[in-house]
Amino acid sequence: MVNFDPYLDRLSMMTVGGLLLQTHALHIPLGESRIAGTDFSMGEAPAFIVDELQKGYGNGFDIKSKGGETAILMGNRTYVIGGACEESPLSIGVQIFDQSTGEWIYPTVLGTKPKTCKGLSAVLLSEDRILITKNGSTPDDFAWFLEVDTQYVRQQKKILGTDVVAWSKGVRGYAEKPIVISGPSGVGKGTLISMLMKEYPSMFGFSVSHTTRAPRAMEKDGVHYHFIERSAMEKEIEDGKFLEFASVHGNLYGTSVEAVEVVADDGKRCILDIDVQGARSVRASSLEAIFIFVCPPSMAELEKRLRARGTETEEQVLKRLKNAKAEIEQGQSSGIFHHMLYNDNLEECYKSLKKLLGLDGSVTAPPKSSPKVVDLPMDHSVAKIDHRIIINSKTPELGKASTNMIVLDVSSLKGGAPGRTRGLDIYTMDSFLDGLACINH
Ligand SMILES: Nc1ncnc2c1ncn2[C@@H]1O[C@H](COP(=O)(O)OP(=O)(O)OP(=O)(O)O)[C@@H](O)[C@H]1O
Ligand SMILES: Nc1nc2c(ncn2[C@@H]2O[C@H](COP(=O)(O)O)[C@@H](O)[C@H]2O)c(=O)[nH]1
Repeated sequence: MVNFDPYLDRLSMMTVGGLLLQTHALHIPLGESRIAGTDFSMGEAPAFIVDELQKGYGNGFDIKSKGGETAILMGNRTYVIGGACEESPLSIGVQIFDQSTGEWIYPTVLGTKPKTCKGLSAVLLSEDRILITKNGSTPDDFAWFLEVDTQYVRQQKKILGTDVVAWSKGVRGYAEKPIVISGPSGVGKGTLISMLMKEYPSMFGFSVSHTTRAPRAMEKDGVHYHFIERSAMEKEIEDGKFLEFASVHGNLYGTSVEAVEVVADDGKRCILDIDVQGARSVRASSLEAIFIFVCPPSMAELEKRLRARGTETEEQVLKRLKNAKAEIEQGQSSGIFHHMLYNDNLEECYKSLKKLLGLDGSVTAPPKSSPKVVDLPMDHSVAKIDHRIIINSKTPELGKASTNMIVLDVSSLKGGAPGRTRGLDIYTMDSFLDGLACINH
């Protein structure tokens, strides 16, 4: 039996399937005051925040409130989320009120920021991140995570020497492990990747790197590389947009977080063609990948291939050959790589690549299941029980309270800022209750 107040603006209790739920509505309309002394751990706005918002000024700072903010108390800090971001007005803003000093903090905000929306709700997931759900958004833009004390955030705080928070978009399902392919220039990495993408166009996607080198005759911006000025790339690196970057043969190359995530968003397995320094950085990052190193049969053959390709000046060819020696040594001894391929005969090498990726019929890939479509309520409140978030429509159909509730399962999250948070599961309360009924029988 569902006992549910659809207009939860205050703390209330409800029972669903025998579970006791404690719910809070987290949207804070300006001008509405709150009950003092409430337990704020699940996102209730402390009264002083509302007072500050009503005044429009917090301890001498104009907080530029346009409404729709939400506040979450963690320790002695209150995170005020909503309204517009000062630097990019189309994105949701984040400010922190430090109760111990009585001051407002404007943190460095990293990651892909969510666009502003009509209203939002927030729930404290754990000690290190807050889940934000956006009103009136599509399922792929609905759940966002604001990381406040994850390993990535702590690391960035140290590097930047400022307060840091980081956004990460919530995504349903998982991505297959990306494939990192390294090896000296001219060994045939690009050739092997092209063969794979041609044979399995719906299975693999290429991570389009950024580079400061000039485009070759046939290269297209945004397809082979994102060609970029050095100063612009350095700025993007500073802004935390890169998963890895390195100076290779005198130019800057790097893999943006977005380059890898868009491939996964497209339901494809991402392939990265990067040098050994980049592979080392990815290995040290939170991205779990398969690392493959491609060796040439000899230095003489490598030189022949590089010259035959005819894309480099003599000076560049010599530089690349010199670097190749060091790269081969590191590739073979660093312990970075899971697999070694010898590209002597191209067809044989391609066969070996397919074999290690399980594409020779030796491993049967599990069938891909398409996620169920769930209609998200326009205007909602959220509550947390264990690893489930109950999303509650504020305008339910009469007599059908449970059908208006959505369950967001956050028990198996993977990844996070600066990339996506994957592994969300969304289903209706009805299917959750059906599942419980089956277990009880
Ligand atoms: N097994 C092979 N035998 C002979 N030629 C090959 C073989 N594999 C690749 N090639 C040729 O070698 C040249 C270099 O290959 P490719 O451009 O794929 O190298 P790469 O490793 O991607 O180089 P870079 O790191 O500079 O981008 C190309 O002209 C390609 O056709
Ligand atoms: N660390 C990274 N290395 C990269 C990236 N993209 C390409 N590369 C490597 O650079 C060399 C030269 O490439 P070329 O296109 O100029 O011939 C080659 O070894 C690539 O693997 C990157 O994003 N990061």
